[in-house]
Amino acid sequence: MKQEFVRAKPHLNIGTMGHVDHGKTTLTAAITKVLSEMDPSGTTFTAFDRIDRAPEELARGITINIAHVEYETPTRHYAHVDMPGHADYVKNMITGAAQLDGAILVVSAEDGTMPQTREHVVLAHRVGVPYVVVALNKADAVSDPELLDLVELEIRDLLSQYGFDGDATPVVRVSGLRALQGDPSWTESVVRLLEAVDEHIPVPSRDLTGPFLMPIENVMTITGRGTVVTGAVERGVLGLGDTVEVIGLGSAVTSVATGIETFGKPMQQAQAGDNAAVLLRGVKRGEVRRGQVLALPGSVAPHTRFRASVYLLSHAEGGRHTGIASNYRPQFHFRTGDVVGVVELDRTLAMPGDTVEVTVELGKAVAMDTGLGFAIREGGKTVGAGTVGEILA
Ligand SMILES: Nc1nc2c(ncn2[C@@H]2O[C@H](COP(=O)(O)OP(=O)(O)OP(=O)(O)O)[C@@H](O)[C@H]2O)c(=O)[nH]1
Ligand SMILES: [Mg+2]
Repeated sequence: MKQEFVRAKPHLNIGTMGHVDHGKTTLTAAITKVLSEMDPSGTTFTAFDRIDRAPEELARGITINIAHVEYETPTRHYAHVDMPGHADYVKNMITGAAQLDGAILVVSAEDGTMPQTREHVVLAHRVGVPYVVVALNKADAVSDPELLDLVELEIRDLLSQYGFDGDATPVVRVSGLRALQGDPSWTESVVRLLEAVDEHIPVPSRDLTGPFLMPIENVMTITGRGTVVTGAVERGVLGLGDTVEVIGLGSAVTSVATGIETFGKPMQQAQAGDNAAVLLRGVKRGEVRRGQVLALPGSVAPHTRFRASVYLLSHAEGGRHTGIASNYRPQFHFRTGDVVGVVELDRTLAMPGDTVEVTVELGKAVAMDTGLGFAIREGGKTVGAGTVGEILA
């Protein structure tokens, strides 16, 4: 019998983001190591190669899928996603970032801010990551304190430029690598980083009273038991035995939640903010997929046509070089899924850097309400971010 999950501390969802190779995965491993040494009952050490764990990631040495780890500080329980830094995988970042209560922006002190640092800050702000704490990493490799000061200034400027409070954001000089090796002064730097996270990222208010909704991130089969979907609960509460509906991308299935777990521990109910795995009675593997949502029946409907306010990223932010016109057909990323769609403009041309009102027609229906955010991508690049306005069909 597995031990039940005990909800003893507030739970927050955070993650590392930042340019490729700046040390996100190393720092993630270091955080779990430092915390497991402080309190072995609260945190288990997750080694570097257990975070970058899918075979394709190890082979290529870059983080492709988003990996979750959990840890506890003295006051909080965290689920942490180690977000990919490789330019092609920003798509994963969008879906992961959409559910973050805050992020640790990892910047290498050796390199300073780089194109993906900027891209991630832009996206974090656009998809609604409310708070950022900066880990000025690889501080062990830079001996000149003035250089560190300079990089810190540069980061604060970047944050302020894209809607964060750059002056109030904690910037902590750390070395994930040295902390992982057990060097006491650098272990201490990771403790300070976590204190900054505990202090600067507030416990968000969760929507516990709204109808249950969880975007589906992954689908798994447990031999002999059935199909399990995983994701972060966006709103409401799901109890054991509750009836749920899987909605979007052209199909709808009704089922009952016969098992609920978080990080391998069974729970009686999952609530907004939790990372949950839900066992669905009588559902076959092929009937559900990433990009759909699990929801209280009748509480949200799939739609294909809507008005939206769209910001087109400037070229400097990683957006397009040229403008767009009506009949533009990019990919639309909602929560954990993406679908192709056609944009109709109210004017002839919209340029990178513009905010425009548009009508969107999706190729497949997506569960949505007014106010839902989305990203627009084409050719492997994020070119825009928007919010659903009036729903038309
Ligand atoms: N000197 C020094 N090197 C570090 C530090 N942290 C990470 N590194 C090295 O930097 C390289 C990249 O580290 P990763 O942790 O894989 O970086 P990442 O940001 O996860 O990379 P991607 O997932 O591919 O974007 C590795 O060779 C690490 O050993 C640090 O604090 N100091
Ligand atoms: Mg990594």
